[in-house]
Amino acid sequence: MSCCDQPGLISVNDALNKLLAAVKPHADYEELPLPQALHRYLAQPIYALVDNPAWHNSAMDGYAVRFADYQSGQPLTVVGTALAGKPYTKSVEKGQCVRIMTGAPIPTGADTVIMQEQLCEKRSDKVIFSGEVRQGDHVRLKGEDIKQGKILLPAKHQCSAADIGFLAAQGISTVTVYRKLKVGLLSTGDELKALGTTLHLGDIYDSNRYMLNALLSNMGCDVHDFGIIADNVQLIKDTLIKANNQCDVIITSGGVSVGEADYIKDIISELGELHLWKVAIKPGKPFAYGWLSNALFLGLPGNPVSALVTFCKLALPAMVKMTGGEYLPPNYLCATLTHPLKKRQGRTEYIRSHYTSNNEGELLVTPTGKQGSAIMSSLVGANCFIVLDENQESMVAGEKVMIEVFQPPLL
Ligand SMILES: Nc1nc2c(c(=O)[nH]1)N[C@H]1C(S)=C(S)[C@@H](COP(=O)(O)OP(=O)(O)OC[C@H]3O[C@@H](n4cnc5c(N)ncnc54)[C@H](O)[C@@H]3O)O[C@H]1N2
Ligand code: MOO
Repeated sequence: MSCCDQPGLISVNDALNKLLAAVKPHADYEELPLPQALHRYLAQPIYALVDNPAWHNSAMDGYAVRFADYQSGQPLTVVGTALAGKPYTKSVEKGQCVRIMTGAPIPTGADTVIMQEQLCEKRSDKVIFSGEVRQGDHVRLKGEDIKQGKILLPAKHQCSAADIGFLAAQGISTVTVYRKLKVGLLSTGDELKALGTTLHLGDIYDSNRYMLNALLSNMGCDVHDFGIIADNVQLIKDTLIKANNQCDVIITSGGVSVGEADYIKDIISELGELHLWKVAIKPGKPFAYGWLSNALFLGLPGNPVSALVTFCKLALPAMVKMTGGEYLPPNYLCATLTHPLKKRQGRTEYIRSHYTSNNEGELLVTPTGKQGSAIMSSLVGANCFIVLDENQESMVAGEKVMIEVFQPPLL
């Protein structure tokens, strides 16, 4: 059985493919100082300007020697010192060696570094070494990390902290990146109140907007927060029109199901086009997407975990593509279930869970608590989702399941 038992539902994969096919990267770039490039997507490939390292240098504190001299077994004369930033500029001649520190350029003539721990005898300026030494030991060769002209990072790559260090090592001080995606965010619902206000009977705090804002910031988006909008058709329309003028994407939460105050789908159909509604995903079934004249519209369900899961599984991949990135499907791991799981066929389920490995390296996974779509406490302590597809049913402890480990910029 599949989605057909739940009429109108489309599978998570089909929904994702439909969304990914519908969006394309925007074409606006900007040049940024390197330190500001964190999490941004590169608009062009970046090539190595220089060899790294730029010269042969020492990987250890010790002595730079001519290997043949070491092999002769004769004491060597220490003729100078080479430090990182203060090279020994003369040549090392037969019978000589140079005291050298980690990072210092290897002086001409020397081809091997012997660690100072292998110094066996030192009399005045004469040294003898012991232990095994091979030619080229502890020499970091020019260009062994990167050769000039080689590609460092491809276009569409998202800059990590390590990438920033990698580029800085090349002396690259600016990079061209896609501009940030402008994302309009709003919550709909008469019951929603902002933080800092008092709740009355029936009210709840608008937790989704804070959570989604944090997720979008993590992704490197430029968030335009339109706040809480009451369940009022005209107010929702006015806000969506404003957001459409300012943003590339509009994300709402709430009001996409079938209740009497669930106006979002009709409003999108009236102002633009509704392309998809209802996905075979749990939690998150009433997810909707469509277009206004300028912006992609992503309607997340109001239940907080439904909003989170549909954001991660559907909204985020589309936005990564729009920002110039390449969405990479998750890496699934196989783990052994420690507790039984109840499931009905029909929807792919994402079950908040915690995985560890036992002494044999086997992965064990345990749901972190109740799985209702309004239950936020089971997100705390979760480090993965167990993913059960549409066709799977209840499972017993000991069965193998697929898990998807949480990864930045998601969770
Ligand atoms: N008869 C049916 N009822 C429901 C169905 C259905 O198929 N038939 N689907 C259920 C499912 S599944 C979900 S998920 C929810 C989604 O409903 P909506 O997207 O219309 O969301 P609301 O009704 O506005 O709110 C649902 C729930 O979430 C709370 N909420 C809303 N916004 C926020 C927010 N910003 N922060 C925190 N919590 C929020 C809201 O108070 C409700 O409790 O519909 C089911 N119903
Ligand atoms: O799809 Mo809903 O999120 O099951 O509660």
